[in-house]
Amino acid sequence: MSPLIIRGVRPYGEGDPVDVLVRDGVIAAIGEVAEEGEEVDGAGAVLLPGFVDLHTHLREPGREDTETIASGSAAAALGGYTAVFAMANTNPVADNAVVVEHVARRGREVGLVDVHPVGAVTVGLAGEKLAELGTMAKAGVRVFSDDGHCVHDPLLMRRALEYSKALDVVVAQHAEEPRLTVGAQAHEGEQASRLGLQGWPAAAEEAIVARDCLLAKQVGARLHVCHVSTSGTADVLAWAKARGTEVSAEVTPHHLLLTDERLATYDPVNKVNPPLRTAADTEALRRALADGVIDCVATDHAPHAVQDKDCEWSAARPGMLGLQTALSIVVETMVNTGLLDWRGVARVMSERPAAIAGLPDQGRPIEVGEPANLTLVDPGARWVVRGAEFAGVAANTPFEGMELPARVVATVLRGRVTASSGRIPA
Ligand SMILES: NC(=O)N[C@@H](CC(=O)O)C(=O)O
Ligand SMILES: [Zn+2]
Ligand SMILES: [Zn+2]
Repeated sequence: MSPLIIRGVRPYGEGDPVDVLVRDGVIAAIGEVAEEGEEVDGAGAVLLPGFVDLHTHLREPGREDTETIASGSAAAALGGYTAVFAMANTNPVADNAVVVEHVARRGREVGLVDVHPVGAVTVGLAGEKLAELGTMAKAGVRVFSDDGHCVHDPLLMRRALEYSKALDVVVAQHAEEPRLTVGAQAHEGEQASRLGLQGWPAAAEEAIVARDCLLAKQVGARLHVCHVSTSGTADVLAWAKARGTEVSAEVTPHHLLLTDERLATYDPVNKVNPPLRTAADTEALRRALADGVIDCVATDHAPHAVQDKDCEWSAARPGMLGLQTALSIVVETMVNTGLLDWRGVARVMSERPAAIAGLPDQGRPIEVGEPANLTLVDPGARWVVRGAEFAGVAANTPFEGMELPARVVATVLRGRVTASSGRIPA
């Protein structure tokens, strides 16, 4: 592999532009580089460690009509990601070594982003019997989740945490007490009442997060909370962390920006689980992310077919695209509001998620000798979201038509350019 020279970038948005020399996938020099090789024109871009998404739905196997590992990997690279965790709610479910090994192999073949399969906690995501966590862990699985469903049986959750501790992996919980969300269609509050939509109460999330924090503390295991959506959950997390619970949490870009005010049009593009909440919640989530109560941003990228979104509200599937808009939404809600600087963006988009999943070669400092997993961001760019222009078949972005700040100009995976100027290099 010939060396790669990234010209004129500002690591973490600090100082004067420098060149970065990458040799054999590793950062070999930072400063003025005379060497020749493949060149990337940084044009003063902010240089960050490659983003890591702990929560992506790639839909393969089973729903390749909505996303494949190839199309999802392209979306990830274009969004600045160098590693993604592919959720287990595929068909067949990733609840055994055969399926997780298939997902990992396809990810390697595509080669645009490190695809880490998430293993299911329970067989078939049915919440009745633990899946073979040990065999999947041996196959390389580091994160287990029944995402889409909550592991609601407290005894089963306790057992999963006990196994995860022994295996040194992490359980990621979709926190939703199912008895409280039967038939739920929208955040339980004024807006849902006005629109005649059945409510999804904040307590259905908060009760499970509180319970799981208690269980994790008791067992001495690590717990990760998926897509935190309420201010009450942030309070529970702050309390649990203060008493020494090993709990981490993620928030999605859409829960940082959007509220249930958007539901007035009944457009199912705004339907997601957990539901869009109130402005007070988005405010609290932003503050919790800035303070480290919420550790990181995860997209919950959830592609859906047109027929599953272009229908009446109650029949539509929940979920939104996220990979190609995440950075811009984080800049809009966290950087442009003064809540995070670029070091903070590196922390919530790369360093913390890599640490939570235990990835040794991602989320690393931009220093000589470190793996060249990098993202270049143009902080001054503005662009208009067009779902039809995204990689992949699905176009269910709630940000359609919005003008957003900042753009990923290039992504580098172990010294190889995986995205450049909005394109996947041939
Ligand atoms: N977030 C969603 O609304 N949907 C996800 C499942 C999930 O993350 O719970 C999906 O798989 O479509
Ligand atoms: Zn979920
Ligand atoms: Zn999800």
